Amino acid sequence: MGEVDVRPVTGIGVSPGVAHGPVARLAEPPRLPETDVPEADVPAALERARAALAEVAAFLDERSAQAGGEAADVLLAQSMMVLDPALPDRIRARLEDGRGLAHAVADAFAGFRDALTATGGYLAERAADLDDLRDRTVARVLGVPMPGVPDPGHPFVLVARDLAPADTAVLDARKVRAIVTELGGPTSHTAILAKSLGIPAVVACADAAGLADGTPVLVRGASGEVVVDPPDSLVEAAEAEAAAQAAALAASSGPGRTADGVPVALLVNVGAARDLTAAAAADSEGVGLLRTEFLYLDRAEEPTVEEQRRSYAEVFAAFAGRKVVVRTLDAGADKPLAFVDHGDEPNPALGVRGLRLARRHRRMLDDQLTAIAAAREESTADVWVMAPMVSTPTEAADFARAARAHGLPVAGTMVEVPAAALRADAVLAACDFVSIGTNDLGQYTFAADRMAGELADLLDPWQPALLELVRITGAAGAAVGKPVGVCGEAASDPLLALVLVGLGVTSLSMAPAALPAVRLALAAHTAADCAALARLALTAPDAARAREEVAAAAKQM
Ligand SMILES: C=C(OP(=O)(O)O)C(=O)O
Ligand SMILES: [Mg+2]
Repeated sequence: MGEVDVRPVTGIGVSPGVAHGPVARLAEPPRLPETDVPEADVPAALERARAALAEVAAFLDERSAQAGGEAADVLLAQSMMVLDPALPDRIRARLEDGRGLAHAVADAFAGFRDALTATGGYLAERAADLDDLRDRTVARVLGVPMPGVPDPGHPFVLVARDLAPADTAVLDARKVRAIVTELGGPTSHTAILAKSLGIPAVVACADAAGLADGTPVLVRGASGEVVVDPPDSLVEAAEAEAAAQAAALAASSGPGRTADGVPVALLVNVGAARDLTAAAAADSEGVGLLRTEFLYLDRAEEPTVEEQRRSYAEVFAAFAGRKVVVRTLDAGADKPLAFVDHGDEPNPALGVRGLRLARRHRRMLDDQLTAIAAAREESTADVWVMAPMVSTPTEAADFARAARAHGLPVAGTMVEVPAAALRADAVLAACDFVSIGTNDLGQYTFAADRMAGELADLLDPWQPALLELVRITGAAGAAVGKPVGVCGEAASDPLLALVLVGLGVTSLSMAPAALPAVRLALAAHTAADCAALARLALTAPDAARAREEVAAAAKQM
């Protein structure tokens, strides 16, 4: 970088692109008064608390309406938590114990959090959201602004310790040029959201803590570099690079191909009915992962076969003539269903989830396959089905048999458990295709909870051990000529996509916004380039080195 001293700080790049601008930090949570004075008028204080809770709920509802997509559901769920009648009861009890209002609110949330944590599973994960809701409510009773995304009146680089769903849901890509967070991992919702908005983002950047408001920074979302006080020459070069990249992206279209014409199907992930229009409009070859959970979660009763049929028919109509890979229900454990008895699970991620739920509730799987088959009958979409959380060839065979018995001709399985990758040859002998879910495969390979921001380095999809499991699976697919897809977040990283193709992956499924960059990267590299990059990544000592070495080598190609 010439004579100028530019030492970037680094994190994990989770959304590609180059951007620069002054730092604006997420507004800090309010501080509780140091001395706690009892409220003279408890009923009046309780009324203020109720008003603050209502204000926070209204704020979340408004953001939910603006957000759309999965973010809208998260925000609505949060708004319901704030309106839980247990909260005012807890606040009243604290006020009557002699606490001041702000402390009473904070204590009440802490008690509520403990109660949720004790229930385990999905609700326990939601408990972390309560800290954000507590801060917003305390800010309102203290009469200070709610913590959250700043609006300095000009474009900025948003820097935060971490981002709550309420913050990320309404980020405006015209104002937020890039995102840098201290915490968060490659599969965190910050990463997924930044990618879907096309905002360059770096997570797990410990040095972000030292970035003060107004500091100019240049962010490289692909490599995870953040250059502090970048010299003009570097900014100009980055701007030229970004403009060239934008022009190239806008010009890229059509099916995925390597530079020497090897087809790599480019597909989209769809997780909610409301994402459908945008997903169908994207230049893709179809849906590589339809997450059907949206039909089952957050409802008191099981959807009927007819209701399911209508939903699937809507998706198939939007993708008429294209491929749609429907994943059967991936509930259980961290995503419990209100209408199913899940039993007591001390270790939810290792419990009865995904296809395992069919051991207890076989009829639910049969009903879902019936509905998918009925919707397929009336459509021109090329409908494939696949099962989540498959661990053995026997499970894969059982699922494929069930699918065929329902008149569904193409049945596959997800590879999300190391056991399925290690026996990919036998799994593939038992079904028609596999799709690698790198989010869960990373979690189970590294024994690291995918929600744990602190373990982000272990969950990095560039981890060579994870790539080794992809290699085994890819080789098994190549040996028998059956498709091997990737539908986890790894597929949306243009550089990693090259490595995956080099490991034998034949299709990549991702957020629609990520497609053009992946298409462009493929078009610039031959299959032999991809294989060489894959060898580099596999032999690197860790994820960071794998990424660095592949980036350097790809530039020379
Ligand atoms: C695609 C995957 O499934 P989900 O993220 O829905 O668990 C995965 O695990 O990589
Ligand atoms: Mg998964």
